[in-house]
Amino acid sequence: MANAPVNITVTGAAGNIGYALLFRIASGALLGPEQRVNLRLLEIPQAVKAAEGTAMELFDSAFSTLGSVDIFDDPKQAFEGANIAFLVGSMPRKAGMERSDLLSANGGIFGPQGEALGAGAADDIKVLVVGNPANTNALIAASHAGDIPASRFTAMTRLDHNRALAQLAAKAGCHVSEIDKVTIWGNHSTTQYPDLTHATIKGEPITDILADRAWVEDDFIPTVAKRGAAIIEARGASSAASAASAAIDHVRDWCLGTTSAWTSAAVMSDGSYGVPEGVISSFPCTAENGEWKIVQGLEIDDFSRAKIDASAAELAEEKNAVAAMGLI
Ligand SMILES: NC(=O)C1=CN([C@@H]2O[C@H](COP(=O)(O)OP(=O)(O)OC[C@H]3O[C@@H](n4cnc5c(N)ncnc54)[C@H](O)[C@@H]3O)[C@@H](O)[C@H]2O)C=CC1
Ligand SMILES: O=C([O-])CC(=O)C(=O)O
Repeated sequence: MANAPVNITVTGAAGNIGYALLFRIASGALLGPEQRVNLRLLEIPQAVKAAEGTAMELFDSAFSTLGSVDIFDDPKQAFEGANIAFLVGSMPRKAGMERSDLLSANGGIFGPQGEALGAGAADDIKVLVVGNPANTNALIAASHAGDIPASRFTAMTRLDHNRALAQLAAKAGCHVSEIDKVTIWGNHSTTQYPDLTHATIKGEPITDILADRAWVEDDFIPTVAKRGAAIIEARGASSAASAASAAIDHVRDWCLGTTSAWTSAAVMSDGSYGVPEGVISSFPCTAENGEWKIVQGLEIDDFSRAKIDASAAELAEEKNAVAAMGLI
């Protein structure tokens, strides 16, 4: 293996997503079969023993791409030298809760972690926030991270994107790999806007499917936006393996480049498409040379405009709420 090992910190390492994510990273699914990775696991003190159990299993898997595994209960140590950070550790919601109910419960975690990243992470650090409410937690972390550019803090809407691909493939009777140009706009919450306006299947527009407004508006959009709650209802716990898989997709594309016309990622808004600057919102994005870029110039119809505006307004409200709590 020619390249130096990449240091990857995963918070919430003993949790459900952590358990699915760590083995995918260690097996080479993130950065390929030629890149060795060193894992740095962060947990709260009470869960360190469980993280040690996971580390034993990682060791027993004898992955050719795994260098070392270290476990920490101190964010400063865990993020020291990190090239990539998956911020997963936080409380998941239970049945009947909205993700916004987690704002105060989890918001307090991300300021100190942002600070620790700022103090010790490597210059090329890339951060994906998975813990909910992911967009605003990413904003909190970014606002405490000192010199790290805000563009390095992203939140995960790739699971919503993948859910949208799966729903459209089922409707159209095609394979997910044949679909392109689907977008998740806004917040990783029920206000998100899964947008099929520009979608293609095998390169062709999906005119007939878009004409079925009842399916698009009353079935597709709410199914994707409320899928998290449906999983909680069915599993008795929030999505874990699909969330880990989406986290791999997001960071792999960020590091190695997108391979489709675009994907969805929540990045710092620069005001594109009328989303207020300074919130972390999902956009159609490409990644090249380790940088996300928002796809520009898409036509936005009135229906899409209203949906994008509603989710952007929720992000602005969340930003105001955490500002009032002194978290940013
Ligand atoms: N953005 C997305 O698409 C998705 C986000 N999520 C969110 O991911 C988060 C994690 O979910 P699960 O793994 O299922 O939860 P979990 O409860 O199984 O695991 C969370 C882990 O985080 C640890 N933790 C708590 N505070 C911590 C801290 N300050 N530092 C380090 N570790 C800490 C806990 O000890 C626990 O082991 C939740 O907030 C959930 O809502 C879940 C699915 C999708
Ligand atoms: O819904 C939840 O609380 C977990 C989550 O974010 C998802 O599955 O999209």
